[in-house]
Amino acid sequence: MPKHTVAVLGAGKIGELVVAGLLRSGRPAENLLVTARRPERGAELTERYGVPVVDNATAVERAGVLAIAVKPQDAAALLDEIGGRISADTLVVSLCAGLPTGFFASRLAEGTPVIRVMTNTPATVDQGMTAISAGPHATDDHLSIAEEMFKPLGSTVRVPEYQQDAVTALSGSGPAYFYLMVEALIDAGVQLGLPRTVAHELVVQTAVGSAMMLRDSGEHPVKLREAVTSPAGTTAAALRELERHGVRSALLTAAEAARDRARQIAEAAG
Ligand SMILES: NC(=O)C1=CN([C@@H]2O[C@H](COP(=O)(O)OP(=O)(O)OC[C@H]3O[C@@H](n4cnc5c(N)ncnc54)[C@H](OP(=O)(O)O)[C@@H]3O)[C@@H](O)[C@H]2O)C=CC1
Ligand SMILES: O=C(O)[C@@H]1CCC=N1
Repeated sequence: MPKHTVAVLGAGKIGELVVAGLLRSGRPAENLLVTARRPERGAELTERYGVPVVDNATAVERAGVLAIAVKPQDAAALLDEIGGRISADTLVVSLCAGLPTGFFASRLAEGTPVIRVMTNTPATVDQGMTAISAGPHATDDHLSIAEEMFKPLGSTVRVPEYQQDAVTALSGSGPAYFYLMVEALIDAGVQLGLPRTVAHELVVQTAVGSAMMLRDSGEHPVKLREAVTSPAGTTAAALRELERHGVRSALLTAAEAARDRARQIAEAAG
C-alpha cells in the first residue's frame, strides 16, 4: 500500500467526519484506512464507506499520514500501543482538543513531524472551520498536506500552536453555542404561541440567512445588526433584554471556560 495512505485512528464522530470528507473530496477508498476500538463500529464504517478497517498496528505500518481522532483522554494509551512503531517519516496529525504537539512528540521517534488541527462538526457538510498548527519537525510541506485534507471540508487557517486552545473555544466548540441559541429561540417561539414546526423553520432559516450574510456581505456584524434595529422598534426592545441578561459577558466567560478546560485536559494528559 502506498505511503500516501491516510489512516484515521479512532472512528468516532470526528474520525468519521474526516473519512467521509476525504472520500467526498475525491480521495480513493483504497488510500484510506480507519481503526475502531469496537468491531461493530468498524463494520458500520466499512459498510457505509467501503474503507478498510484495520487494527492500529496495521494502520501505522501502511499509512504515511496518521490522523489521531481519539478522545484526548485516550491518546496516551493509543500512543503507548503504537508510538514505538511509528517511523519518523510518518506525519502525525492530531485532532485532539487541548493536547499540545509536544505530548505526541515526546512519545514518538525523534524527528517525527507532528501537526495539531482543530476542526469542527460543520465539516460534515463541507462548511467546517479548521485551524492548523505546525508542531515539532513539521515543515511547510507537512502543513500543506494537512491543508489538502481539510480544505475541501470548509475553510482552513494556519495559526501558531499557542492559539489553539482559544481556537477550540471559538470554532471547535462554537457550533454547540449556536445550536443552543437556536434551541432556546425555538422554545421561545413555542412560548409565544407558534407551532413547534413553524418556530423551528423560522429560526433555522433565520440562522442560515444571517450566517450567509455574515460570511458573504463583507459587512461587520455591528452594521448587520444595526440594519435590523429600527428606532424604538421590536429589535431594540429585544436587544435591550439580551444586554440586561449579560449575553456578551456570558459568551466571554463561556469561551474562557472552554479554553481553560482545554488547558486542564492537557495537564491531566501529562
Ligand atoms: N466532537 C467535536 O465536535 C470535536 C472533537 N474534536 C476532537 O476529536 C477527537 C474525537 O472526538 P469525538 O469524535 O467527538 O469523540 P468520539 O468518542 O466520538 O470518538 C473517539 C473514537 O475513538 C475510539 N478510540 C478510543 N481509543 C481508541 C484506540 N486505542 N484505538 C482505536 N479507536 C479508539 C473510540 O472508540 P469507542 O467507540 O470504543 O469509545 C471512539 O469511537 C477528540 O480528541 C476531540 O477533542 C475536535 C474538534 C471538534
Ligand atoms: O467538547 C470537546 O471537548 C470537543 C473539542 C471541541 C469540540 N468538541
